[in-house]
Amino acid sequence: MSLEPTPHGKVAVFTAGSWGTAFSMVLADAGNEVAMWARRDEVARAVNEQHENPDYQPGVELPPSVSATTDVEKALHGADMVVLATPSQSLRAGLTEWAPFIEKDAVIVSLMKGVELGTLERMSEVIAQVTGAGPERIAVVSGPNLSPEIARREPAASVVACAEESVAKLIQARIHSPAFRPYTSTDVLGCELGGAYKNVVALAVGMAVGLGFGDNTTASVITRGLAETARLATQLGANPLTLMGLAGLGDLVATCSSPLSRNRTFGEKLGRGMTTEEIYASTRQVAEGAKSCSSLLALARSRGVDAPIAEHVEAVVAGRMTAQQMMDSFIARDTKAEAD
Ligand SMILES: NC(=O)C1=CN([C@@H]2O[C@H](COP(=O)(O)OP(=O)(O)OC[C@H]3O[C@@H](n4cnc5c(N)ncnc54)[C@H](O)[C@@H]3O)[C@@H](O)[C@H]2O)C=CC1
Ligand SMILES: O=C(CO)COP(=O)(O)O
Repeated sequence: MSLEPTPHGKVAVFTAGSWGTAFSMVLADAGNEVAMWARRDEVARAVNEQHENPDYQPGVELPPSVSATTDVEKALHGADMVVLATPSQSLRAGLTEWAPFIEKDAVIVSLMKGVELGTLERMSEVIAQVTGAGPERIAVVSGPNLSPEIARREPAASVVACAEESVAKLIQARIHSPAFRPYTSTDVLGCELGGAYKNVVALAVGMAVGLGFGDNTTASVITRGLAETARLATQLGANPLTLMGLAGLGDLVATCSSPLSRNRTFGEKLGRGMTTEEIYASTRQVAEGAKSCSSLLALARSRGVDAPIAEHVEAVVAGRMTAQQMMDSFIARDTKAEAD
């Protein structure tokens, strides 16, 4: 089986969380038949019987071509595209169970924005290892795509990146819906780094907001966050222009500006004095930056890249520093040229 150029094929989506559900709507609106895999039977039943996922996109009516199942084999049977949207730290374990049922030659698309703890691997690298798929079968979709807005079909753009440009174009055709405009790229690494790093920057911005600071502070953190992201990503081989695009600056602005962002909200709660444990207890949804700050910091250190935002965010999340101490420390750092 190889990827159909027309949007009439079947797409399997793992799993039925906030983004998996909203992206299933994009896929359905673009003409695909979508099978979401859900961990819990009540979620699958609600999707099939009420056309709603009340846990993750409450009040949103799902198109009839979106169904859900808890049966891995059934979800994957006949799917020429497999979309992965789990928390990054859970991907390896989940995919190990799903991989044997993925159709030969199916294209695997990551929607995830994190870096694995311990291995420091990006999601496309984990996918390659677990499934044995080559780079021509692995793609990433990343951009300013807050799922509640996508689920309301508000217009948005994104990037679909694959090392093999012709495959990126096929996926682009399969996910281009009336409200969702994908651009292609071959810079998988740049898109993944942009997506993961913006979550860490959003935590820092959220902390500034939680402390009561205004737009000068947040704009300063966002801009220095972009510089930090670009420094590491280009050191690892990304195209610097990717970081200025939708998967870099675009997503950074959306996430850092929006109260809908789980990462910014997590940071805001830290800024207001809640502990990491209290915040985890207050939400069921993932804030990837709270974990990826550690892996991105380790990645930066392994490459000798200066990463003060990741370093400070990691310290606040780990409880070794307060948000106020982080802001004080940012200002007090040794002064330098902006371009350094
Ligand atoms: N929600 C959003 O607006 C966007 C999210 N993303 C990224 O998509 C990825 C998924 O995020 P969301 O859907 O928002 O998260 P979520 O927290 O809303 O949903 C996570 C989903 O993964 C499942 N899950 C949790 N632990 C699991 C495990 N151990 N094994 C298998 N499945 C598990 C949950 O049941 C749920 O269906 C993240 O990397 C996030 O950064 C990217 C763009 C937009
Ligand atoms: O990646 C996102 C928007 O593009 C979603 O951000 P949060 O995970 O912070 O909600």
